[in-house]
Amino acid sequence: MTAPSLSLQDAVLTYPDGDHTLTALDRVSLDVAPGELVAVVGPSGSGKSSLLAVAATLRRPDTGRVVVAGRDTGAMGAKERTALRRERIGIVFQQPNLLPSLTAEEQVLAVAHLRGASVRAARARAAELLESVGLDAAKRRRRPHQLSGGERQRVNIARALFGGPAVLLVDEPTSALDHERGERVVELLAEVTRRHRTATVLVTHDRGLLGRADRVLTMRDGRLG
Ligand SMILES: Nc1ncnc2c1ncn2[C@@H]1O[C@H](COP(=O)(O)OP(=O)(O)OP(=O)(O)O)[C@@H](O)[C@H]1O
Repeated sequence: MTAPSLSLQDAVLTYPDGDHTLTALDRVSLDVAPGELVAVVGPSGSGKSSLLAVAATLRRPDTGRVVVAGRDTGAMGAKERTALRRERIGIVFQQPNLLPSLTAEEQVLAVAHLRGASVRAARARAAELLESVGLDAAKRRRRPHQLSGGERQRVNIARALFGGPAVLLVDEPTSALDHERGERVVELLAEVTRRHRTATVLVTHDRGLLGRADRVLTMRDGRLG
């Protein structure tokens, strides 16, 4: 079997809760292979966002291991973790969080700039990625308010793919979209996962969108099954 690009092993995450602690992740284990799309569903408060935060190395688990692209993140310092996140992990949040004054192409180029890529190479790559998520040359020159919700989410996905991430983490990408647009975004995520060989974890409330996932897991009270 191919080595997983993302591996959570017995991850436990707790939050302080008055006199008690609240267990948001209760010994969660999950392996995701390159090119695999795993959907995670579950009721509100069951721990889905906590799972993504730990997988994204934004939160350290209390105990357990998080291995990204073969590298154990437990022993890493903050700087090393940030570099790993930037280089190997793409994150797509619920709301696209685009900068209002920038065109679609510039949103992707802004990420390129942060990574120190050459302008010419970055332009070509941005155009190619935006094309691959279905935005033609005219749309690439538009600002967020001139794009539909689905198109904005496509820009968001292209931006997350810029660095060639091994792991793609997606939180409720369809919450602001109607069912049909939501379906198309999930279809796109499935395509992107195959084409870019990302290990993709998609959190969603919408069970109707799960047909494209390779596996569907349910989170309940911090447990994944
Ligand atoms: N920063 C925090 N401090 C304390 N408790 C928290 C914190 N973040 C989340 N929690 C609690 O941890 C549990 C899991 O929350 P989480 O956000 O992971 O659930 P979720 O499944 O993503 O929910 P939703 O579908 O509503 O977004 C919940 O009981 C929540 O109240």
